Amino acid sequence: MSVVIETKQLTSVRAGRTLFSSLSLQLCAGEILHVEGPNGAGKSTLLRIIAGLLSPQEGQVLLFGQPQYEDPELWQRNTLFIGHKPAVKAELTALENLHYQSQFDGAEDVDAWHLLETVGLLGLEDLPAQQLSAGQQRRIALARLWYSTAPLWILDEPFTALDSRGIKLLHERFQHHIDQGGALLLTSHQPLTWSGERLQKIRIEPHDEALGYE
Ligand SMILES: Nc1ncnc2c1ncn2[C@@H]1O[C@H](COP(=O)(O)OP(=O)(O)OP(=O)(O)O)[C@@H](O)[C@H]1O
Repeated sequence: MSVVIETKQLTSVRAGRTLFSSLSLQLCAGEILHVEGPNGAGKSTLLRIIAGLLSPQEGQVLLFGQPQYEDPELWQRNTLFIGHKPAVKAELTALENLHYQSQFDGAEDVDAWHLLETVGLLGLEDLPAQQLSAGQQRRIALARLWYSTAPLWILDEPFTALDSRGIKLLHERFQHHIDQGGALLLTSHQPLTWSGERLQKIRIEPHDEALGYE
């Protein structure tokens, strides 16, 4: 399988604390990498570095063998990052959010009504997002996964606030993505249901430099 994303010897120091050092990983097409670790260990930091939103103190990130920042267009086309806070516009309705987000992402021919139905928000389309529950807002943010063509998804705590149906829906979407040859890097405090070779795990431990694949 071809390598989608690779980090070489990453070190991150925040607020004077070394979160991880010399962290090297590889994620191939058709694989999931679950980043584990306790609160504050540095999981979101790692994802943000890989997404190009933060710089490491040392080390390098490669996408399809190309160094980060060398080709921003390649990066933008091939990666999708969804952070742990749902990035929805509070004053816009769910439908307006989906229109706005898909336009911002440059996605063409997105049927926002269909998307709304897919993520289970039909009937709530006219409410401003700020009047929706946490799980409903999360569903708006995650709707991007149904039109994204990026091979690499980087998702920080995507299951947060979702009910069991939402979690199942998301698992199915992930399965589809990796079946299509996509790659998925995520954090989650909830266990994932996958098993076998397609799921890798890496654990970040605070205070020391213990990192390892399971
Ligand atoms: N903007 C920031 N400036 C300085 N330090 C930060 C900033 N954001 C986070 N940190 C610190 O970096 C460390 C790692 O934070 P991070 O969010 O990566 O942890 P995490 O493993 O994702 O935690 P959680 O499981 O709680 O989401 C924490 O000690 C945090 O205080």
